[in-house]
Amino acid sequence: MFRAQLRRRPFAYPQIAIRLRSLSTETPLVRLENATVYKDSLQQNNQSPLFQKIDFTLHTANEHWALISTTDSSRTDFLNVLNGRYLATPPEARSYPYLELQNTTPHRAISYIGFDAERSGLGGTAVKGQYLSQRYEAHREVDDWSLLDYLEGNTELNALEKPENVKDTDLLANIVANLNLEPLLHLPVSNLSNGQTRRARIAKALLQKPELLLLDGPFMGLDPISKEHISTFLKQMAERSNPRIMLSLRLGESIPTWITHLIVLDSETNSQVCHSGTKGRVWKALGRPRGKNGFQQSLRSSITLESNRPSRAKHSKDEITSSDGFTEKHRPLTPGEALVEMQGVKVSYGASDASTKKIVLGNWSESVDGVEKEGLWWNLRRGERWGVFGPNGSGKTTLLSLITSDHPQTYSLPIKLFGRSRIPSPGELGISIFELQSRIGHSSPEVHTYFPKHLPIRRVLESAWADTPLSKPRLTWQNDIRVNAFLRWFAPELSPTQTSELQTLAINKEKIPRISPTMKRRLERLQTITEDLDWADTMTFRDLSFSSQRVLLFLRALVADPDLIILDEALSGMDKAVSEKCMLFLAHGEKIEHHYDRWNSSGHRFTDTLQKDNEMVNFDGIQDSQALLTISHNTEDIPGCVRQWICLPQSGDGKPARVGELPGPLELHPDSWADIWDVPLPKPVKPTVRQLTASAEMDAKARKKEGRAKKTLETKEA
Ligand SMILES: Nc1ncnc2c1ncn2[C@@H]1O[C@H](COP(=O)(O)OP(=O)(O)OP(=O)(O)O)[C@@H](O)[C@H]1O
Repeated sequence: MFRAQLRRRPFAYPQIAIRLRSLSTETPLVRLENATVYKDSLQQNNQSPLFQKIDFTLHTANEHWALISTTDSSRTDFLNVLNGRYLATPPEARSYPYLELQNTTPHRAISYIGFDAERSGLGGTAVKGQYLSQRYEAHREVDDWSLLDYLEGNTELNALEKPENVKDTDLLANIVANLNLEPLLHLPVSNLSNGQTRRARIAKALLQKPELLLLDGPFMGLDPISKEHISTFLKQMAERSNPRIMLSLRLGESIPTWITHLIVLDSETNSQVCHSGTKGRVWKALGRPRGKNGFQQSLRSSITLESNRPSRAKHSKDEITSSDGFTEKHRPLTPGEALVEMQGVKVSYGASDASTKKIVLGNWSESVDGVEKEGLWWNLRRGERWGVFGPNGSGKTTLLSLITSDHPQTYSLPIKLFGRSRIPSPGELGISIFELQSRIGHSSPEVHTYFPKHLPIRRVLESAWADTPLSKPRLTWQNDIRVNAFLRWFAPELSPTQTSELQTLAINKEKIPRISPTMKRRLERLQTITEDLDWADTMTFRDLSFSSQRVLLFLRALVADPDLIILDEALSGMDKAVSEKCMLFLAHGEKIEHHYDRWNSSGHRFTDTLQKDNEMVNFDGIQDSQALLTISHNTEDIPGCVRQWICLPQSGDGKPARVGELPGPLELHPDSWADIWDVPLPKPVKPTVRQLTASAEMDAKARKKEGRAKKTLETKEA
């Protein structure tokens, strides 16, 4: 027996050698073969799967992937499937051959970074139970770690529990320098701005030295310059396969030029892969988009880096309008009285100690009526629509927190809100926080993070008439009608279990020439369910998806007709079609219906007859008497009515804030984006048609070669 084994050895060794050689170059890192994925075993029994019959292979070398889909949740779910989460069936459908060879697990070798509110803060180190204004308090909590502590892993109260992973000081220095985190290392993590927090989370993940880094929407909320900088850094990492990178992008976001491979989820179901392979192959597969297929057009233009603005703008009665229905002719309103007056505002921290004093807003002098004055001088009037811009960390959120009075320095700085100061002066009462709350509607990532999650959906909207989210709202009959109108209009987004089914059926109804009686009954039943608003009392804020939570907070900012609406990155994290619907609602309320056949260029239609006939319109958009402030790093999220802008300088560079006016909706004037930033924004190098075709051909050859290699291996193994 032993001899027989020996005799067999010479044949056995070469076989293993061949196998090892092919494993080292061609072994997939992640392989999904005909995989159907459920959230958990409970869902497997009761509901439809997250993904159906997915085939996808992520190799170890020279592949830099981007995942594209129309909904944020499907992208997050797909990355989580690669990360080893959820239930894949059959069990062998998901495998990690390369990791098995390395004797490691997906849990250790794959890092996922998502940026939604549940996961925001730095890896669970954000202090729980904080309230919004606490971010700006001067004192430090014992457990409020510095950024350096966070990166080095010194966040355990028990020093012996310090993780082993951060020993590589060279790597730490390299990452800190490349992500421009050096000036922030000694700041408490709770003081970091949104963009800074995002960079810190990327740094932390890179320090774990994963084999694969999954970045879910990494450029969301980053200013255009940081975006370019971080993209270049990720490119360098990806090219060294240290780590390999897969990122998820919104449809329409331009795909970084260094991305070599794309995986695209089907735009209607979002549960199947419709394209996968090299950029060239996907581009070729898309072919010439026929008719008005906006999905294909949008995808093609993101690959070739052409602006898809003209295709988003709509033509109505021979006039080009922005996607929220504003024409070139739409003129700014005549401004009314000042709602916010800033007369030389300077926000600083560490004022008692000159060596640590840091001025984060207003560290400049500017000419006011011909006289040079210190700090920020800026007024916001009734009827005005402003965009607030500036690099990450330039003080945009700080500026807004002075207006909402979440910042303690609102009391001491020369600021007037609605004509009054926060503290009383001789002969004048100060404005109370409760009056401010009732006159300002505010949605921002910070409000999202700190909002009480247990409130039912209806209560979230009603809280717009309360002193605080948890106190009793002052409700009237009209308020009730308004809340119902908002809930009904946004039922498809806020009551997803009922209405995603409704949407699917509605989409299919148009495709199926004769709708079956059963389907018709189901459709009718679902429509009545949407009419009935009981779900808004039973479902809570927590039950909603991230995108729907954002919708609800956006509506809360509008529902009580406040004098001032503040939308700080309010639409980021919403699915594209949903954010378009919100923009349309802000502009026209219930006068214009948004259509989910959004890939058709007639994406919305005017229903003014509805208003005239039966007075069903309860909300007809932002009023002339209201003012609007928006902050976004994404041009698509700037409402078409915004005409004025202020761009804050990078803190510490001494230049004053710049202000300007837009000639029309920003969407119709893309060049104004560079004016706002006052820098020639980097123009990405477009891949030429020849390059894309060559890459598609190379991909075809590579796939043929791969197929041949696989066959040889199988024959040898057999
Ligand atoms: N308590 C504090 N002490 C020192 N610095 C602070 C404190 N709180 C905030 N900062 C700093 O103030 C600056 C402005 O932050 P802010 O959040 O206003 O920026 P932002 O323009 O909104 O950025 P982003 O676009 O990333 O959201 C940041 O550099 C931040 O680190």
